[in-house]
Amino acid sequence: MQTRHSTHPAQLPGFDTDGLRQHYLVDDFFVPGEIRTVYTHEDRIVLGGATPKPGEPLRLESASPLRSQYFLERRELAVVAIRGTGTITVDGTRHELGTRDCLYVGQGSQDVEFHATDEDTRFYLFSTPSHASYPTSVARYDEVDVMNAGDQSTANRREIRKFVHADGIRSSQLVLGVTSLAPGSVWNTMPPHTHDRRTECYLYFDLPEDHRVIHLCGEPQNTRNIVVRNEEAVISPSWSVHSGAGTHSYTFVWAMGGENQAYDDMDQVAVTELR
Ligand SMILES: O=C(O)C(=O)C[C@H](O)C(=O)CO
Ligand SMILES: [Zn+2]
Repeated sequence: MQTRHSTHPAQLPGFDTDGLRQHYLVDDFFVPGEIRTVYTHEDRIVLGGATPKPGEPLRLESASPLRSQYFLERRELAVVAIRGTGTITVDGTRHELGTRDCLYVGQGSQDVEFHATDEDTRFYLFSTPSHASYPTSVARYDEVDVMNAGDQSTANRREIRKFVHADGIRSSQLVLGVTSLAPGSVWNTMPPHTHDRRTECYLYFDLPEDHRVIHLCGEPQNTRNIVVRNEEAVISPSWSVHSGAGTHSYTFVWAMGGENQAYDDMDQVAVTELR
């Protein structure tokens, strides 16, 4: 488990390209046969990738930054199958996940194992501290409500699906969903926002290998950008905008941890205020 420390908003504009990437970009966490995780001190979120090979399940183990006997002793977890399909067993109960489905695993679950059905199955993991146990449950991509946003004329037509939130799968603090851009649309979250009470991470996927997303970060009046490839994530501290334009349409998992779970508790930023 890699550790990332928190940064002050005044530091971000001073980072060069490598500095921005070291602090905020999470790459290469999908490695066949491995579970790779990153612990960020921003709201103590753990994000990661589990890439089991068919017939060789992977078990989620605790790690020294957690100082716990098992991973979910004081945490909750959401898992999204971003490629392929598979099964996750939680304390012996099997949960089948189709592509883009989400499994929420409640605090106190001791034994979590990832099984791949396909050669290229990839599970994205997002975990926050939790001091209450909520039931483990699955949300199906095709069954949750769809929020339509944006317009083709501004190249930001997209579908927002909320999986773990106040009116969906209940959790202690974790909030998570998936947003999918319509063909020909490239902008997410524009106009952008911050939310002072939550850290958010975006994991971009379904982006062709020869395309990139230019992800905007930093305080609204002092932005920088990070060039992101398929299946890479960006950590956005509470003071940072998190928005991006792709050279192609794409899908992303957005996930948050922090003070509240109110999706609309956002500080909106007008396009004209950005610098
Ligand atoms: O495309 C969007 O707009 C989003 O998906 C926004 C995220 O849901 C978000 O940033 C929630 O805070
Ligand atoms: Zn947000």
